[in-house]
Amino acid sequence: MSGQQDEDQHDEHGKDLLGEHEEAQEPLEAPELTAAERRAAEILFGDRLPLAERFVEHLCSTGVEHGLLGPREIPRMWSRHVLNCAVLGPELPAGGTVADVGSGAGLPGIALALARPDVEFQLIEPMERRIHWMDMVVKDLGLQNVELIRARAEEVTDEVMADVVTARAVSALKKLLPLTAPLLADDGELLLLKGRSVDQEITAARKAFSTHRLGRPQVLHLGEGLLEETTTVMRCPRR
Ligand SMILES: C[S@@+](CC[C@H](N)C(=O)[O-])C[C@H]1O[C@@H](n2cnc3c(N)ncnc32)[C@H](O)[C@@H]1O
Repeated sequence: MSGQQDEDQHDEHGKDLLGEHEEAQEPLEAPELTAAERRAAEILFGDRLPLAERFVEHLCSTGVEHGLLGPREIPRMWSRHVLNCAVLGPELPAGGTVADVGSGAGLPGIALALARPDVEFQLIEPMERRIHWMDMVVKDLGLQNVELIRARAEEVTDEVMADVVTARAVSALKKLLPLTAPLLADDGELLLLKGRSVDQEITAARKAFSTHRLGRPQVLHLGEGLLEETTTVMRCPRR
């Protein structure tokens, strides 16, 4: 795979979401689950909740130390990151395949692989230190349904063909559709986690939907009644 340096093209939502450039301060400890978060985590992870807790410990310690997320994210690691991603789990087809573009610290890829052990995941990430970190975490969690691919999405169009392509905080839709759509199987669909500007992004990307043989986009708000803040997802089928 390519050793090409990554130059992140995060959307505004991504920069805001991850706080990657903040200084780390002690202590780097995982937060306790609130009662509402525990209820959601039990529903989403089932008997794999202890593994999800371990994932959160990794994110809050070495994930923050390595600058994958900012220290201010620690108190909201469950609500804003892990649960917010895992809520996509029930949307994935049984026994299917998922390609997650720009996984970074395994979000949503590792969170979903924990929630859906019946689904096979390919996590595509160009940055070496992020791949190394995810490799360490995947081995520690004993995840058998995750393959890590060190590459930019546009370099793997010949080898990846997934039922679902996911991405979070990689770039605005206009740039993201050309990265994600070519990895879709013929009857596949995109499930892209987005921020509040999703409608404007859809409008700005109108041409890219037809260029990339994509159907009508739908905006979902997942986690109603389960999460404090719902997750906005753009769902779009292959045409
Ligand atoms: C802001 S981070 C988001 C990481 C993770 N998805 C999350 O939500 O925490 C954006 C990630 O996209 C990756 N990335 C940027 N361009 C990419 C491309 N063309 N193909 C695959 N990944 C890419 C970056 O290396 C980075 O890890």
